[in-house]
Amino acid sequence: MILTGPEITAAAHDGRLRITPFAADQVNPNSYNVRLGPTLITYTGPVLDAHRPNPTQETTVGPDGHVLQPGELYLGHTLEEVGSDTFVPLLFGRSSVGRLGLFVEITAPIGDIGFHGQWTLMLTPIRPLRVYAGMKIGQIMFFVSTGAVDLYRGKYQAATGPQPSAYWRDLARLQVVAS
Ligand SMILES: O=c1ccn([C@H]2C[C@H](O)[C@@H](COP(=O)(O)OP(=O)(O)OP(=O)(O)O)O2)c(=O)[nH]1
Repeated sequence: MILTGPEITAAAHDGRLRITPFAADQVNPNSYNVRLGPTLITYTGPVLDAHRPNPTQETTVGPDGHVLQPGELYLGHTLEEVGSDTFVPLLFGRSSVGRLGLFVEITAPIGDIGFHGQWTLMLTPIRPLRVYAGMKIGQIMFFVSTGAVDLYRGKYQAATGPQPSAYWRDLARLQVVAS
């Protein structure tokens, strides 16, 4: 079951959902629009290494926006902190943004019950596209869960701003378990 707009509003007010800041005009019939935050990061190395932290550089989106280039991966973030200890969140692009050829997530739309923080957006455009901080870029749906709940305690908990891949931390944990 998916939360309707009115139920999203009710849950944001009674604490089953945490959306900070919350604005009534971002509620859709069955999702909540999230806005693009001002910070973008890109990886600077010619080859990304899944087993190691990768160097990044940061850009701040100014009042005139920032042009995203095809072929580049930009990690952005939501202005809102969104999470729930009750519902399963899923992040998608907005249709109006997809119609401009922009992907806002790549292969990983699923949020965990218990994650709270700003969401990292994986931005890549089909064509050069000027984006603006504060634009309503994506939407999050909330699903009712069933079964016992084991709250998220993962690598990206309490994220503020875009988070580069911490896949390498999985290896460090495996090595500790193996030793
Ligand atoms: O596009 C997305 C998708 C998810 N998340 C957040 C919410 C989610 O709860 C958390 C972790 O996502 P996931 O479980 O897919 O990441 P992982 O690579 O498996 O890391 P972990 O081991 O921390 O679960 O990241 C984002 O910020 N952006």
